[in-house]
Amino acid sequence: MNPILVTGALGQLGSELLAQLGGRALGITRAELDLANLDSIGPTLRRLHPAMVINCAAYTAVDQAEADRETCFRINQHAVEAMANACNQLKVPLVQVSSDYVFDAYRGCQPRTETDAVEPLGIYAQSKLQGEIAAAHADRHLIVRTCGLYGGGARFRNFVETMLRLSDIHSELKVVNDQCCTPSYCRDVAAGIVHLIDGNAEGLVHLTNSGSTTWHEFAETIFAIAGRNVSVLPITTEEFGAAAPRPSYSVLDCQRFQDLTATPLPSWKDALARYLAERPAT
Ligand SMILES: NC(=O)C1=CN([C@@H]2O[C@H](COP(=O)(O)OP(=O)(O)OC[C@H]3O[C@@H](n4cnc5c(N)ncnc54)[C@H](OP(=O)(O)O)[C@@H]3O)[C@@H](O)[C@H]2O)C=CC1
Ligand SMILES: Cc1cn([C@H]2C[C@H](O)[C@@H](COP(=O)(O)OP(=O)(O)O[C@H]3O[C@@H](C)C(=O)[C@@H](O)[C@H]3O)O2)c(=O)[nH]c1=O
Repeated sequence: MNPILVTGALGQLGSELLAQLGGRALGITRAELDLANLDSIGPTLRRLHPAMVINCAAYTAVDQAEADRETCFRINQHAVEAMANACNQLKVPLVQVSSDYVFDAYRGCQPRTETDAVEPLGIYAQSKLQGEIAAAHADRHLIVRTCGLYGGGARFRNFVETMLRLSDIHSELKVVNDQCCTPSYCRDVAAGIVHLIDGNAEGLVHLTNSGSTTWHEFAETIFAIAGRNVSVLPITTEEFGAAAPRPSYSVLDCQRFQDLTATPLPSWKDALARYLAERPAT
């Protein structure tokens, strides 16, 4: 049986998926296939001839992307186009991981479904939407939108690890209270993706932990569970002043995932508590 090829093998989600897929999968790193080198993608995939490609590689530096549009689109759109072409030649499915950031500054509070209109605000977000469109050119494709990933310990850059690191040196932090979403544990999201591919799911699927929160409440919950005495001051997105715009409400409706797998993901609080209990220190 040919292996499932997982790109972004050293990333947060890719490394977790590889751990869960075990001997069924083969990971590929940037050193083995630099996606910026678009001409190398087809030949590499044809040589490896996987049974499926799961693309967990991406340009994920949301603020940096605002000043580095070309690289961001090369990795998040054009490399996916090359993967979709190669998958069609090999007649194998492509699984593309996408983001809640394809949604806009919608002011309501109704979780976003797969059929809701998208309007990505920043460069990273726009590139991820183009990546979805590129992946949809694969004859067999699964596009999984998720949100606010964390996992894997201090070696990864994510909101939970940033908060823990900052709390080592500050007793007071300022965190935005006007962006609502569902930060999600890579371990749960990877398990969800395995469930979906094992059920031959196709099309677009939203997949996050359940419930919703703001980054401010999420930060307070991190410190409460971790037993750290940190004061978290609520601020606005405007006050924080990040380079990239972000959606004010990007909670994903995961009903389709539940219908496909009959297994909803645990709540964001349960997931966070498990992560903080089991995270490697390094
Ligand atoms: N992080 C998040 O909060 C969210 C992420 N997503 C999406 O989920 C997916 C996985 O994200 P996550 O695991 O968090 O991301 P990470 O940033 O942890 O991992 C991304 C991986 O992509 C690899 N990569 C970047 N550029 C290249 C390149 N030129 N050639 C080959 N590989 C490259 C990186 O390689 P290297 O290790 O060498 O840097 C890294 O292993 C992505 O599609 C992302 O857009 C969706 C929603 C939320
Ligand atoms: C570190 C920090 C961040 N923030 C804000 C900035 C931002 O609006 C929000 C989240 O911060 P981050 O920079 O960790 O999040 P960001 O990199 O925007 O996270 C995203 O990653 C990409 C790849 C995705 O696809 C998204 O789903 C998403 O969750 O918190 C504060 O308010 N205070 C702080 O001290």
